Amino acid sequence: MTDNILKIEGLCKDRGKTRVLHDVSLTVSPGERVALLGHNGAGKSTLIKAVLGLIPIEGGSISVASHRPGKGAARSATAFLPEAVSFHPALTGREQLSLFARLSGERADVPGLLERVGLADALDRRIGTYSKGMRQRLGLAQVLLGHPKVALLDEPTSGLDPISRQDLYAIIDELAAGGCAVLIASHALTEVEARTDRIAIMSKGHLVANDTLTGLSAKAGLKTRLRVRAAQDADAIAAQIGGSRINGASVEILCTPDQKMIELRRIAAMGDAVADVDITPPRLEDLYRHYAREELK
Ligand SMILES: Nc1ncnc2c1ncn2[C@@H]1O[C@H](COP(=O)(O)OP(=O)(O)OP(=O)(O)O)[C@@H](O)[C@H]1O
Repeated sequence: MTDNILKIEGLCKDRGKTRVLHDVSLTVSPGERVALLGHNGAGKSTLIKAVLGLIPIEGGSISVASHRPGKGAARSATAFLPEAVSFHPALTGREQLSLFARLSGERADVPGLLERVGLADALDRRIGTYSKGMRQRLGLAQVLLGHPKVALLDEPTSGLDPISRQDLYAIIDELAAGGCAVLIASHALTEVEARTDRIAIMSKGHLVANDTLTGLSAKAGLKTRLRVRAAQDADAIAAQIGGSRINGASVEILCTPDQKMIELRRIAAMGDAVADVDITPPRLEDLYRHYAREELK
C-alpha cells in the first residue's frame, strides 16, 4: 500500500468569489478504504467532482492512476457511485449493465454481477420498479463491472436498511481487497468507524484531520472511559481508585490513552473486589466533534 493511486495536493477551488476548498491534500493507496467526513457544505462533493474532472480547479494538482482528472486513462481507472443513483426506468437491470459493459468495452458476466449485489431475482425487471436500495445495488454492480483502480462513493448507504448496508460494505471490502482505492464520503459515522482504514475530516473547505482512528484518538487526547463493577462494595473501590460512583454497583474513571494500562493494573490489583471492567475508547462521533470544533476556533 505504498503507491498513492489517488493523489490530491494543495487543491483549491472557488465557487464565485468564495473559496470552498482550501489547500486540500489527500492520498489514497491501492486497497485502502478512506472515509471522507464533514458537515453539509464542507466540500466533500466538490472534492469528488474535482477528482472526476467535472469542474476546473483554481490551484493544486490531482493525479488519478498517474493521470490528470478528465483524461481518458484517469476516467477508465475511476468509478463513481453518486448518492442518488439514477438509471433509465424502462431498462431492466440486465439491459442497463449490458449497455454499460458495451460502452466501456468490458466483457462482463452480467447475471453473475447482479447476483453478487443481491439482484438475481430482479435481473429482468424494469429499473422503474426497483426500490432505492435496489438501484443503489445496481449502481454498485456498475462500479464492480469497471474493475476500477479508484472508487469514489458518495453516501453509498443513504436510505438503505441495516442489512443492505452490511451487504454493501461487504462488497466495498471485496473491492478494496482486490486492490481498489476507495474513498467514501459519508455522514454515517458508526458505519465508517467500523468499515474504513483511515478517516479524513473536512470542515469549511479545510482538511482538518487525516489519520487512522487510533491516530486521531491519540492526537485528540480524548479520554477513555473505564467502568468498574464492584463485586460487593463500590464505595471501597471508589475510595481506592478514585473516579465517580455512577450507580449502586459501579465506579467510572476517565483516563487518557497513555494512562489506560496504569489504571487497568490498579484495578486488577484489587482482585476479587472487582466483578467486571468495561473499556470504552473515544468514538468517532466524539473525535469528529473534536476536530470539527478545533477548526471553528
Ligand atoms: N454549483 C455550485 N455553485 C456555487 N456554490 C456551490 C456549488 N456547489 C457547491 N457549492 C458550495 O460549495 C461548498 C461545498 O459544497 P459541497 O457540495 O462540496 O459540500 P458537501 O460537503 O458535499 O455537503 P453535503 O454533505 O451537504 O453534500 C458549499 O458552500 C456549497 O454551497
